Amino acid sequence: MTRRIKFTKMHGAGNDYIYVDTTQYPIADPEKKAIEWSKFHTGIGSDGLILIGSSDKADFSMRIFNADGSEAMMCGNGSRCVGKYVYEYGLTDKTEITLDTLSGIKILKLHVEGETVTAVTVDMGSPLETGEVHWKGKYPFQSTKVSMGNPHLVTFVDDITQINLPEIGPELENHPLFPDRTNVEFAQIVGKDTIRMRVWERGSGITQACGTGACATAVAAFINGLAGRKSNIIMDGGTVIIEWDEASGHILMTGPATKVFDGEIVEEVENGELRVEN
Ligand SMILES: N[C@H](CCC[C@H](N)C(=O)O)C(=O)O
Repeated sequence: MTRRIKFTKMHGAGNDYIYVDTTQYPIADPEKKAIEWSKFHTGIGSDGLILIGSSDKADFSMRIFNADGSEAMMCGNGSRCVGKYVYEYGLTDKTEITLDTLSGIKILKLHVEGETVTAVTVDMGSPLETGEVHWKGKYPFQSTKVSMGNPHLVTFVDDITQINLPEIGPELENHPLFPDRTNVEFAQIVGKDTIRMRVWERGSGITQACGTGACATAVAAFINGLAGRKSNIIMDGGTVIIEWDEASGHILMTGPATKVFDGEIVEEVENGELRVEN
């Protein structure tokens, strides 16, 4: 017997996920599916899987699973794409929606042109700066730990092109200092309130962008006196604008959300073999 699951591939500044509306296509084993479907040669190919669902506390819910199957508390780029999805697929006509996540309820403001959501501003809530890490010679830099619901380690360097991210990324992601592992950002100040950032994501490796990582980078820059409360974070796949609102203490993230294609997974239930028909 086969089961058809419709999905939509979307990305926020190049950070791409597979989106499934679980009110129509429930997913019983998301950890396993995230691993299987995220693979580039035998699956769909993505940074992970995002499940859109209902909630009794908000307009919608979001769960995010990294490419290694681990579930994260929050996904900044993913939340913007969820906002785009629910509006453009007719699940809501509201341009301000609430999203229930493991990191609390987030408020999304959709920027609409005609029928298209071109960008989304997400109130990411308050960051939690969880201390400095002085690597004492092991590495020639110090880092700032920032939680956006999920953990981030932000390190400012003079020349980001000198950072061997494929080597140092997994080392820091899995360092014993971080019992839940961590996302790893390296950043360089390239202008007034303008920061170039690259990321090694917990559970996904190098991605084109990281929304919560951009928030963490902006927070760390402000705390370290390297930028103001509003900064542009330039990542491999695109730029997001981060503002740390003084009055509320909340972080506002504004950035793009892009649909790539709709697809359908035909899952052979008996032998679990995946056939993808786009
Ligand atoms: N890898 C992250 C989850 C995805 C976050 C990122 N893609 C974003 O846009 O915030 C973690 O395990 O905490």
